Amino acid sequence: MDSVNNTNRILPSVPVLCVAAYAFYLVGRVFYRLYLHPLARFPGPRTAAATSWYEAYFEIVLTGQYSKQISRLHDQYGPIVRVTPHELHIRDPRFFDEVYGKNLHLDKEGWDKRFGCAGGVLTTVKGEHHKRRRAALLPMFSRRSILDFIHIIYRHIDTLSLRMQEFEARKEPLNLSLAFPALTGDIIMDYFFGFNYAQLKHPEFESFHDAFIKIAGTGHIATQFPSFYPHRQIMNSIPDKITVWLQPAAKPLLKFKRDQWELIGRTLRGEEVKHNDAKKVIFQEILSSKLPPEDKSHQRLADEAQIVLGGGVETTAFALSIATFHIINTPRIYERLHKDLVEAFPNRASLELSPLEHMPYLKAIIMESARLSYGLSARNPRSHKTMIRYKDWVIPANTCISMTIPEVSHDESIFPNSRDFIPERWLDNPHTADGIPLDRFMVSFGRGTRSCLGITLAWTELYLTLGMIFRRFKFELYEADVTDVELGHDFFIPVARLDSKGVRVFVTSTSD
Ligand code: HEM
Repeated sequence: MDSVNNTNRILPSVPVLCVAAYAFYLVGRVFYRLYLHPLARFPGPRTAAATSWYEAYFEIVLTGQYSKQISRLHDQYGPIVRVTPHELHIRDPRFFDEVYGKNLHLDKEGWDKRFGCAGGVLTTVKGEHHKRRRAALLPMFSRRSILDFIHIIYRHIDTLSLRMQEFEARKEPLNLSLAFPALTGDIIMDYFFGFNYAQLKHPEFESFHDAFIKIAGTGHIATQFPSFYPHRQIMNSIPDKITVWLQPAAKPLLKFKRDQWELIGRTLRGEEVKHNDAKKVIFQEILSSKLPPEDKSHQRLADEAQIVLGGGVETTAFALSIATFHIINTPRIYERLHKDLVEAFPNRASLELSPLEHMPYLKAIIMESARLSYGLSARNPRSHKTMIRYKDWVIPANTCISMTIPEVSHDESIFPNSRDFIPERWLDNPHTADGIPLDRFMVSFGRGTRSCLGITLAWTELYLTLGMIFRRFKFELYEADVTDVELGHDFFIPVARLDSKGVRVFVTSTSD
C-alpha cells in the first residue's frame, strides 16, 4: 500500500503533464520560428518573429497602433521587416506594383477572419475564387451602370443640400463627419439593394458610421483569436436585443443584416425586391452570373452584401471629410475652387457630372483627398505562388507579404510635406524627382487584380458632392482641427482620434 502511495507521489498528475507538454510545445514553436522558419533570416524584432502577441499588444492594448510601430521598425531595420512570425512587411513605394501584380490572381490571407464575412470578394482568401466572384460583380460597378443610376445620386445630393439649408436657417453647426456616411450609405443602399434607410433625412444623421467604427475596432481581436471570436456566430446567434444592449452602435448594422437576409431569401424565390427605379439589385446580378451554385448560396450573398456596404460607406465619407475640412481651412483653395464652379455653373442650382470631370483643380483636390484618406490603413497582405526577389532578399513562395497605403502617401521623397493638403501637387502632369509620373504613387484604391471595385462610383460621388457644396455654400469651421481628419487609429479603415467630435461647420449659402 505504502509503495503505491509513494509511486503516486512521484508520478505527476495528468493536468501537470498536459501543462508541461504544452509548455514544451510553446518553447519548441518559438525555437522553430526563431531559428528554423523560412523567414528566420529576415530582419525585425525577435519578439515579433517569435509570437503574434507582439502585434496583439500594439493592435489590441494600444488600439490600432501596429502600423505606426511598423514604420518605426522600418526606420530601425530597413525596408523589409518580419512583422509577425509568418509575415514580411515592405516599405518601398517603388515595389508596390510588384507585390500587387497587375495580372496575378494572388491569395490574401487573414482578412477572412476579421469581419465574419469570409465569402465576400474583399475577404476571399484564394486568388482563383476571388477572380470569379469579382467577375460576377464587374458589370454592376461599370461606368455605364453608374451613369444609368446617376439620377438617384443627384436626388441624395439634393437632400444633402436641403439639410445644409436647414442648418443654415437654424444657425446650428452641421456635423459633416456624420452627414457624409449618411449620404454614402443612402447611395450605396439604393444602388446595390434597391432601397435606402433615409439616413440623410434623420435629424442626427443616424447611419452605419458608429457601427462600422466599433466593429472595425474589434477586428484586431478577431484576427488574434479567430476561434474565440467568430463574428458571424456572434452576430447571428446572440439575440439582436442582447447584441444591441452590449453594443448599441451595432443597431443599424444589425437591421441591415436582418433586412438583407430577408431580401436575399425573396430574391432567391424570384420575387421583385426593388423599391426604387434602379435597374437591378446586386443579388440579381450575382444570381444571373456564371458563378457555381456554392457561390450563390444565401450566406455567400449575405457576405457580399456586407462587404459592398463596408467598402463603400466609410471610405468615400472619410475622403469627403478630409476634402471639406482642408478646403474650408485653406481660403486659397476654397476661393479657387468656388471660382471654377461659378464659371462652370452660373446658375447655382444646377449640377452636372461632365463639367465637373473637366475641372483640373477639382480633380487635383480629389486626388489629394484620396491620398490622405488612404482607403485602408491596414497592412494589405498578398501571397505569391513563386518566390520573389526584393533587393538582395529572396522571399520564399507562399510567404505572406504586406505593404501599407499610408506609407506610400507619406513618402517624403515622392510627396514633400506629405501631411499637408496641397492639391497643386497634382496639377500639370507632375513627375517625381527621378522622373516617374506622380499618379503611379496614388495607391489609395489599391493596385492589381484585387484593387477597389467601387473606384468609379467613388469618383462620381466625390465630384458631385464637392461640386454641389462648394458651388452653393461657404462654411466656417466650428471647434474642428486637423486631428479630426488625421489617422489616429488603424482599425482596418483609418479612424481619427477617438474623442474627435467630427468636422463641424456653420453653413451660409453663397449669393453669386
Ligand atoms: C474614396 C473611396 C474609396 C477608396 C479610397 C477605396 C479603397 C479601396 C481599397 C484600398 C481596396 C482594397 C484593395 C486591395 O485589397 O488591394 C478596396 C476594395 C474594394 N472596394 Fe473600395 N474604396 C473606395 C470606395 C468604394 C466604393 C464607393 C465602393 C462601392 C461599393 C467600394 C467597393 C470596394 C470593393 C467591393 C472592394 C473589394 C474589391 C476586391 O476585393 O476585388 N469602394 N477599396
